[in-house]
Amino acid sequence: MAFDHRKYSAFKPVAKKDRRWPDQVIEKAPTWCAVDLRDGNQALVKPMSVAQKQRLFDLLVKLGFKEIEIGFPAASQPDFDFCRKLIEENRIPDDVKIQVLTQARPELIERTYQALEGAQKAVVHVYNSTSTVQREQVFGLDQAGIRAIAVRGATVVKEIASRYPDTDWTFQYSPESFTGTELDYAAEVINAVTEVWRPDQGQPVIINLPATVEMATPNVFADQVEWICENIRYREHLSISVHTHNDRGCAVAAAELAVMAGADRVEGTLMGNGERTGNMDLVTMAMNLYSQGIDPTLDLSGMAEITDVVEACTEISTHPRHPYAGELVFTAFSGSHQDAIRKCLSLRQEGQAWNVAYLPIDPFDLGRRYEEVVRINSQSGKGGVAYVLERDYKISLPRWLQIEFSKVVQQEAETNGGEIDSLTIHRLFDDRYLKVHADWALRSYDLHRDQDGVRAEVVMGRDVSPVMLEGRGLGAVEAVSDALAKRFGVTVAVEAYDEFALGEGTNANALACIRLTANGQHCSAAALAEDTTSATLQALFSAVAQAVAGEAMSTEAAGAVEAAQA
Ligand SMILES: CC(=O)SCCNC(=O)CCNC(=O)[C@H](O)C(C)(C)COP(=O)(O)OP(=O)(O)OC[C@H]1O[C@@H](n2cnc3c(N)ncnc32)[C@H](O)[C@@H]1OP(=O)(O)O
Ligand SMILES: CC(C)C(=O)C(=O)O
Repeated sequence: MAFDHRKYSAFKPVAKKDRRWPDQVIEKAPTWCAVDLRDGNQALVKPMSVAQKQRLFDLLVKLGFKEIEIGFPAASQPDFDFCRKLIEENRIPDDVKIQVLTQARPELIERTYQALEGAQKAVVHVYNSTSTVQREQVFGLDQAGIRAIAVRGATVVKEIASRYPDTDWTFQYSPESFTGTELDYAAEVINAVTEVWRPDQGQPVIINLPATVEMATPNVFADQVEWICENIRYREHLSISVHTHNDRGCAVAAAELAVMAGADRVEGTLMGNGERTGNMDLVTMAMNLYSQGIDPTLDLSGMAEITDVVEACTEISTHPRHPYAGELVFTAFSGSHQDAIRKCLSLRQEGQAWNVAYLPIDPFDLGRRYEEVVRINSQSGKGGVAYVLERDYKISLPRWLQIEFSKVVQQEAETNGGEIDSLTIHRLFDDRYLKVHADWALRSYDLHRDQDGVRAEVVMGRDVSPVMLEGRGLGAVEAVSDALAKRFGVTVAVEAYDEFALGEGTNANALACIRLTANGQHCSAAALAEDTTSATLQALFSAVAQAVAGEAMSTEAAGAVEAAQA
């Protein structure tokens, strides 16, 4: 059998009894380092051109990154040229430090420094693999042999740097494949490297702990990071960095727990582009902090620009469910979610802490529009439909009509199978409730109130053949119902009636909604007019017109609506 889990063995957890990280809370953003232009780039089908790198670099600077790994200059001419371009064209802001990667091979380190000549400040990042599998199968070396590669690399890095005294150098070392390295051995190699660099004597040093391959649950990575922080020399003089990958889908979680475990710095890429399943997604981790009220020290408010530039440079599209950035991440299709969002948004007051169900952050902060928050399909309910009418047409419906109309929309959604857009919702409402038949159009009315109630004189119908009605009642609706009974023999009993003043942005000032039985048939209608009486009488006529035309709701449909209302 090909699919056989017995082929794999479980990762051995760290034997740590005194773990402190589970009780830590992240209270400030770590130092970020964006590695899009190196780790992101080396994973692309088509590595970035110099122009694409420049565009992405400019975006990273604009977002607020102060440390940017710009490439592997010894690896390829475009990487070398890009580094030269940034330096020679003076494109690096004073507060931004570029970083470059090199293997621990003297000839590559030499070439790396050539690429950096003239830089004001830079991080030289040297790495070699330390894991058991790499030692045994890739390098064919024992622990001492691998440590010697690291020490030789560190030594060459330090020596060549001294030839360029005008540059402010930071040295960075990564025991690559750290997650697959025995912890005591990783500490031994790190100590050997720092013994060469001597951070205690003023040399800025970053020790980067990569989950080159994510091999275990994020808590195990946190244990590994905490263990290293507790067991290496010169800890207080070092910046401890982490660089997680997403093989198990937990790169962000692993980086977050690593910060709780003592990491000062986090490497990653925008939208998580990178080798295999990607690097740690900087956007997600930074926005996670933001959503907890912590300043991420990055400005991610132009999320559309971020996704546009990343897509153009990587030629990878953004998943619609990508945290914080995807097209659908602030959209609810399902009825109960829409209902909750609508209620929370309507109660929300400017200046209050954000507390909206189903929306962990305010989409507006990322340049998104509230129009996207509720979209309608067959999974939606009355709250969502009401929200769309309110939001786009300033039409507020009474609860009974929300229930009734959502059934109309539901039927359309089931027939059509997909999304029902706002225009279609309005058209459905118009066709079902607002449509005025010419024979039943209110032309004019005259209401007289005396001690016996109201006397109504109403003119309705077409221009060419108007019909005059007259009736009496305790109120206007009753008087006009009486007139209808006399003229057409229809017995009207009003079951529900609501009127609303309309908000700005519509031609009408009033909306009236009515539900009645006419000769025992259930009918509902609504009308828009400049005044509430006109709206009410027109709604009454339109509802009665349905009964007369035989368009009334079936008894079952009316029963279902009543049950829902109950
Ligand atoms: C986890 C990471 O992301 S690490 C970064 C990986 N990124 C890249 O590899 C992208 C850029 N790399 C390249 O373009 C090329 O690998 C180059 C130009 C750097 C080097 O190319 P080459 O020398 O032709 O080949 P290659 O990378 O296969 O070299 C492997 C050799 O270097 C050794 N080596 C590999 N990594 C290291 C290292 N970090 N330090 C020292 N030696 C190393 C290997 O043991 C192997 O030695 P061998 O030739 O004696 O068997
Ligand atoms: C070079 C290191 C930091 C790396 O990219 C990795 O291990 O994934």
